[in-house]
Amino acid sequence: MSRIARALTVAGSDSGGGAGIQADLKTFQELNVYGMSAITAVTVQNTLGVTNVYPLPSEATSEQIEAVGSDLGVDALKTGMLFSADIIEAVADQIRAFSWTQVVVDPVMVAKGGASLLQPEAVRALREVLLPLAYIVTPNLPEAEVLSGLSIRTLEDRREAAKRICAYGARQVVIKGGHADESGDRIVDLYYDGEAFTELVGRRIPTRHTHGTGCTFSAALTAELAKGALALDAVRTARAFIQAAIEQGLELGQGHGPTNHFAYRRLLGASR
Ligand SMILES: Nc1ncnc2c1ncn2[C@@H]1O[C@H](COP(=O)(O)OP(=O)(O)O)[C@@H](O)[C@H]1O
Ligand SMILES: Cc1ncc(COP(=O)(O)OP(=O)(O)O)c(N)n1
Repeated sequence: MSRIARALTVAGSDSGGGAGIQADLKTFQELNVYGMSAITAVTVQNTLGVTNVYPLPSEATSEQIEAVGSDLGVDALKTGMLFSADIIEAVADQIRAFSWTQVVVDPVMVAKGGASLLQPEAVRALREVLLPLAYIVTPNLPEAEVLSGLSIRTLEDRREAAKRICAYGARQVVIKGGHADESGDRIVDLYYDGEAFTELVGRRIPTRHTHGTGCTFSAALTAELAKGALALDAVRTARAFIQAAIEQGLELGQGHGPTNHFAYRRLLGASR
């Protein structure tokens, strides 16, 4: 029997289960990948927002990574909410120590409700310490603006931002389009591999239940890389996974509800 693919998420806990560690592990499981976690912070959170953040000491995150890396093994890993420069440095040290290359960096900064999930002074560490270790980085539009230092209005601005982000050392970038022109009926995620651009165009679903879309997208991408997919194929599967998860929403909670992590598997089952 061939060994199951293994993925690690280094991220914060979302008590509401729609984003963070919980979304990542659900997504890994749905894509037949063995999931592991190193928690960076505990958030008190539901669909109405984040009411408190309890960061762990950076040693706690570092030791969790060491524990799983030295025993179970990791085929691909993703980072989500890292909160502080200390935690970013500790995560980067472990990535280098294990010589991991399949690294997806989701540069989580602010939750949809507006709560800050990254200290402002940690942006420099994210850009200068973690981006050079990233195989793929997956900013949303506001995060791409912070990382690139550009104000992004047009598709051409996105292309320039992608180039600047890759110039920090990330091998590839996907600038997600969820925050653009929310009245429109299409969404463009822009993929750049350091040489060429690919636009992934999808149908925008009119819903408020989009909590954790970025976490779920980057977790699906990580799971596919863990299984050996090529980068652009992994991005396409991640797009299909999040599209299904939003389309078949669960209608939970009073605010921005979670997506449906079961939906993609059911869709595949139905098409067989
Ligand atoms: N309303 C929507 N309909 C379809 N896809 C969406 C919608 N909102 C976000 N997405 C997709 O979800 C993923 C995450 O996008 P985005 O919301 O921009 O990230 P984040 O959650 O990090 O802010 C992207 O692939 C994007 O295209
Ligand atoms: C613990 C935790 N991590 C990350 C996020 C942000 O998740 P994201 O996928 O960007 O979705 P929104 O929260 O922006 O809807 C989070 N909220 N909590």
